[in-house]
Amino acid sequence: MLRIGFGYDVHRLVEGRKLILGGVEIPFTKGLLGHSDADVLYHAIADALLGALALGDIGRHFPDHDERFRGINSGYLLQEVYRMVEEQGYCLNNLDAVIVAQKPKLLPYIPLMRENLAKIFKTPLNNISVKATTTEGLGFTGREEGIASYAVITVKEVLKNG
Ligand SMILES: Nc1ccn([C@@H]2O[C@H](COP(=O)(O)O)[C@@H](O)[C@H]2O)c(=O)n1
Ligand SMILES: C[C@@]1(CO)OP(=O)(O)OP(=O)(O)OC[C@H]1O
Repeated sequence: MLRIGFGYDVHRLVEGRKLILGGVEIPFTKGLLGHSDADVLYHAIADALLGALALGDIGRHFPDHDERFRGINSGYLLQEVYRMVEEQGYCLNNLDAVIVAQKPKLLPYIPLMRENLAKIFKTPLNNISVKATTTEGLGFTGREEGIASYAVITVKEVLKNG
């Protein structure tokens, strides 16, 4: 059986923080603020996975008042979420995500983000799509106050005996 999940997240852009998106550190004048490394793409994907199996959301599993998660690499959180998915007898079918950022230009970093995701989900690259868009200067993303990300995921039941 296929199930679908949707995730959305936003983090504020501030000076003095690293910009990490899809596990890739991207040179920029500002970075995303958060309790973790604030990888907004990984957070949207984690929420989409949790949503696909009605397992709650990222804040329920990794509360932002828990010191264990301060500054944590969100790749670790995503791996933990995927472990929960596998425990339910499911695996990733395909993933499509979009990062909403006025700047910086993300296109050069997208291949590496896709590779990172393909490794976490142990799946071929053609199951992983990551895109970027501006909002043409409109809204909080357009004003470069923050970066948002959306993700849609389908998961499929792992069939025993083929
Ligand atoms: N931060 C971004 C935003 C967009 N891109 C690439 O530019 C294309 C055009 O963006 P529009 O918002 O003007 O539609 C988009 O399709 C991406 O390929 C980017 O690299 N980084
Ligand atoms: C990832 C967690 C946990 O460190 O913190 P943040 O980096 O603040 O991210 P957010 O998407 O606001 O919520 C989930 C959190 O509980």
